[in-house]
This record gives sequence, C-alpha cells and structure tokens, in this order.
Amino acid sequence: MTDRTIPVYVLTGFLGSGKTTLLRRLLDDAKSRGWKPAVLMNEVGEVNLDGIMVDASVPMAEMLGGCICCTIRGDLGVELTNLAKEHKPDVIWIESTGVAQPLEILDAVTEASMYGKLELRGVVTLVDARHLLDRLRIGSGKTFRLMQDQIRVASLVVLNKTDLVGEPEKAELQERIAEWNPAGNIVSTVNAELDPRIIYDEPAANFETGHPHGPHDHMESHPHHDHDHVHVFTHYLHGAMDSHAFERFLRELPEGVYRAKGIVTFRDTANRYLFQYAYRETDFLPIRPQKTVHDVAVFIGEDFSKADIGSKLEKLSGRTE
Ligand SMILES: Nc1nc2c(ncn2[C@@H]2O[C@H](COP(=O)(O)OP(=O)(O)OP(=O)(O)O)[C@@H](O)[C@H]2O)c(=O)[nH]1
Repeated sequence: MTDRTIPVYVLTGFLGSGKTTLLRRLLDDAKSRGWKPAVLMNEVGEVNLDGIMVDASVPMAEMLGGCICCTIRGDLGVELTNLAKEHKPDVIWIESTGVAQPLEILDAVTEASMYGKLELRGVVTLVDARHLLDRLRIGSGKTFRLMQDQIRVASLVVLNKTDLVGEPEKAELQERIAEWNPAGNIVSTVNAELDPRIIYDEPAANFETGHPHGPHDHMESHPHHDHDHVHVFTHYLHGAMDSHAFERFLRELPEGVYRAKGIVTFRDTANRYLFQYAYRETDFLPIRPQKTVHDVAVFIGEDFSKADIGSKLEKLSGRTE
C-alpha cells in the first residue's frame, strides 16, 4: 500500500468550552505549516454556527441534527471517508458536539478507519475552568460525569477560560484533572491559546505516514507514553494471516484491550472477515466488500503496548522487515 494514512484528531469538551476557538487556531497553524486540513463538524442543532466561524477555504463536512455518538454515528464513517477521498487532507479535525460521549466517538472514528487510511492520533478535551469548578463543588450530576468522561479519554486536556478563576482554583482543577487522567497532558489557557506542537507531539507508536509534510514524521518513538491512557491503535495489515494463529492472538490480547475490530484476510479461508472483539469475546463475519477496503485492525484500551501488538501482527501477516 503506498497511499498514506491521514491523522485524525478529535476535539471534545462540554458546550461552550472553547472547541471552536481552538479549532480556528489549529487551522491557522496548519495553514502556516503548509498543511491542508479538513474539518468534520457535528452540531446537535440543525444549523452549524461554529462552521461559519471557520475559514471558508477549509474543506468541511457537517453532521447536523444529532450527536455523532448516537443518532448519526453510522454516518461519521461515511463522512470521514468522503472527506479523506475528496480532499486528501494532511490532517482531519473532528469537532464533536459538547454533549457527546467520548468513547462512543472514538469507537465511531475507529470504525471509519476500517474503510480508509485514517488513524486517530489524539483526543483533545477542552474544559471550561469555571464550569468545571462549579460542577466540582456540586460534586455529582450528569454533566459532571460527562465532563469527567471527556477528561478521562483525552490525550491532552486544555483547561480553558482560566481568566475566570483564581490561581488557587486553577491549581485545584489541574490537580483533579491529573487524578482523573494521570497520563494525559494538561495545559492551562485563556482563549485556548496554546502551542499546537503539544498536540502533534502526542506519541503514536504506529507509523504508516510517509508524507513529507504530515504532522507526525518526526515522532517515531515516545515509548514512555505508549501505555498510559485510553488509546486507539490502528494497524494496517500487509498480508493474509493464518486464521487459527489470529484467533489465538485475539485470545491472548492483553487485559487492557477492551475493544478491537477490523477487516482481515486469511490464507486458509475463502472469505475475508470483519472481526469484532469485545470483553474477550470474538466474532467473525464473512464479508464481500463492494469496493476496495484495506485489511486493518483497530485496538482500543488502556495500558497496552502498541509496539507489542504491532510486531505480533507484522509477524502474523508475514512481514519480516
Ligand atoms: N472568558 C473567556 N472566554 C472564552 C475563552 N475561550 C473562549 N471563550 C469564549 O467562549 C465562548 C464559547 O467558545 P467556543 O469556542 O465557541 O466554544 P465551543 O466549545 O465551540 O462551544 P459549542 O460549539 O457551543 O460547544 C465564545 O464566546 C468564546 O469567545 C476564555 O479563555 N475565556
């Protein structure tokens, strides 16, 4: 396979936390680097007000009238795939509605990576400092739990609107965020002002990208971050595998992997298969794709070694280099 993998980043955070503010910065930054970005926006309402705020020259897909993670989840894959095919961007940003369940979004994005060469590289969670402080004081409730969930899955937490809280409160919030997500990075901002390099320098052990101007060419190894929070590992397979060996590999996946899925070809079967793995259960569905799909395996979990899984798969698919 010669075509490159497009890195995908998810921007999440509760309503009004500063996602669009950050997105605009990231798009400006991408432009100044000579990258071609694309954006997928999801609004709960029927009108995409955030989209109006974004430079009209940026390719953008909109998913309106629902939340990515529930009502229109299936469309996410289609939209992402279309964006990638049509515009061949260097990077895709997904701005999700402020009420989305983050794990569901990750699931949907990884689903999409089965149909095109896309790889989720980071989840950036915006937090409204004052809002979180208020919720902390109350200490319960649906919004509080959602904010916590959004923080937990982040590779980077942006504690935004710190101009609206005092220094001691800011320190308290940082401490709590670090408790909920010990491995994620935290940055405190006003108007989401940050150096985008902290986003792109997030570790990723799987490197398919060979694009000279892509965001990740310089980041081959940060193994110390390899195993520390909920993360997604996408591995494109290079050849057919033995079905029994692959089943054994799934059975022996580390505890930390709680979800895996993908498309595989076996040497010893006639069909290709869509495989699913969830809570140690596996399922294989024979498929006959109408269009070209790559063999790929996606893993979601905590505390597992991407490098280890990657090298096992390389062996299974007969790649020796
Ligand atoms: N005081 C203050 N206001 C901010 C800061 N960052 C963003 N804002 C303002 O907060 C409002 C919401 O910001 P957005 O970037 O639209 O937030 P969002 O997360 O995209 O909002 P939704 O799309 O509704 O979920 C805007 O009016 C911003 O100008 C900050 O650090 N401090």
